[in-house]
Amino acid sequence: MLHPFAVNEDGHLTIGGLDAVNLTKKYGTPLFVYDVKKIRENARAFVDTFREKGVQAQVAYASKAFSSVAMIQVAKQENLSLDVVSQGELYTALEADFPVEKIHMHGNNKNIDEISMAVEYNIGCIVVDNFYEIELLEHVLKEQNKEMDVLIRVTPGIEAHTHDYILTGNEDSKFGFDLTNGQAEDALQKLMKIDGIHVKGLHCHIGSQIFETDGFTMAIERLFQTLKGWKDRYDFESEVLNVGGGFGIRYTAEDDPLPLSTYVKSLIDKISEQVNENEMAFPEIWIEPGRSIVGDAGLTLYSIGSVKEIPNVRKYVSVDGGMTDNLRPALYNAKYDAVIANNVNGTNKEEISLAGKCCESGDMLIWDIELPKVTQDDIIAVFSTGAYGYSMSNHYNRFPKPAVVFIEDGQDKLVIKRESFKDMVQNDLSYE
Ligand SMILES: Cc1ncc(COP(=O)(O)O)c(C=O)c1O
Ligand SMILES: N[C@@H](CCCC[NH3+])C(=O)O
Repeated sequence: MLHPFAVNEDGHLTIGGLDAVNLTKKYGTPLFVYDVKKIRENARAFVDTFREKGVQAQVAYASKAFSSVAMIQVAKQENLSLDVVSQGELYTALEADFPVEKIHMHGNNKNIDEISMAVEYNIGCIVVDNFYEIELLEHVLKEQNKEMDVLIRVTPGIEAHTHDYILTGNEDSKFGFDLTNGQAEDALQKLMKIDGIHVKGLHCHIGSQIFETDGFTMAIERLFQTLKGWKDRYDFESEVLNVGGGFGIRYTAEDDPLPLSTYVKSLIDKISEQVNENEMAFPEIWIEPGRSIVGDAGLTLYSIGSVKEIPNVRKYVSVDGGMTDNLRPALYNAKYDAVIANNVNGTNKEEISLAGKCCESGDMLIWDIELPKVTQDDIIAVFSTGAYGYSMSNHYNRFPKPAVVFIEDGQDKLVIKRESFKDMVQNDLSYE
């Protein structure tokens, strides 16, 4: 199969050896299911490659891809570091007892509360994004009488080949300091003057779902051009170079991702080359993969409900979820692949379009997919929903959020409970 899952003798999809249909009987639908072994394999592909190459590195799991206590615990077990972008993500990490010194905080609009919390809990590093944040950080450090390691987030002006909406590394970006117009250098000058701030290095993130290494290597060259100037002018050397995340995964047969180790090797090769050319010390390399750690380890199981056939036009097959648990098709026109979990290898195929149940015509999960003829009792599995599925889920039409189950060593474990209606109205106050 295209995806890292198998089929049993009943023709049912299995995840980590467990029958998907049985899981839906036990936990209901929609249901997110993760193969934890696959999460660990993905994490290790990064960590082991750095180790084999003898390069000092931090692989920071970008928890925005899927943040939950259980997931952060897996990241901790795999010796990953952690990227958080909010108090909520930081709080989740603290609940999971994640080592604070390995937490890095991001965000283009960190407020005083977020910065105060990061400083109070002594997290490992703040990735500084703008001038306003520098003022806030200086104030908080003084107030709490603390010190903080920072990276300067820069926009290297490199366009990664990916969907426009998820480009974050180009010059016209809400993120980071621009390299070409001198703002990054101004930030360095300001930060170096502040007591208690240690500038550890530079950060850039060129985009998401990237299938080539060229974007990364071009960005690294650009960073070194800057660093060369900074070395000459300020005697500044980057102890750390954080090149972000964005490593692509397979959603459909059209995607042909590189092995994760290939990205790491090319980063190391390019940084080695630049270090030698510019006569600099080899920096510690940090990366921030999110999607490539959890994306293909997770899938969503849905029950099929209504089927609407419009002769000579299309057959809409609706499921009991949609843009509330997977916003990506509506937001990015993202493509997914699916099977009928109780009849994976069925041969009587037809073309259908998979619709969500929200009150939006745009709430379509997959357009025009060939599947064995569906019936109302079928369970659909949509693959590669492990990243930015649950984490971008929402309450539109007041649909409760699905449950999340982890599978490992032949055992299933509920790690996020299905939301109840009561959960959803818990913050509503009466106006009577
Ligand atoms: C700064 C930063 N780091 C890491 C990531 C994780 O990206 P991905 O999930 O594509 O690896 C993102 C999201 O694009 C990001 O903005
Ligand atoms: N949420 C996006 C990626 C953005 C990542 C954060 N900078 C996605 O689903 O692909």
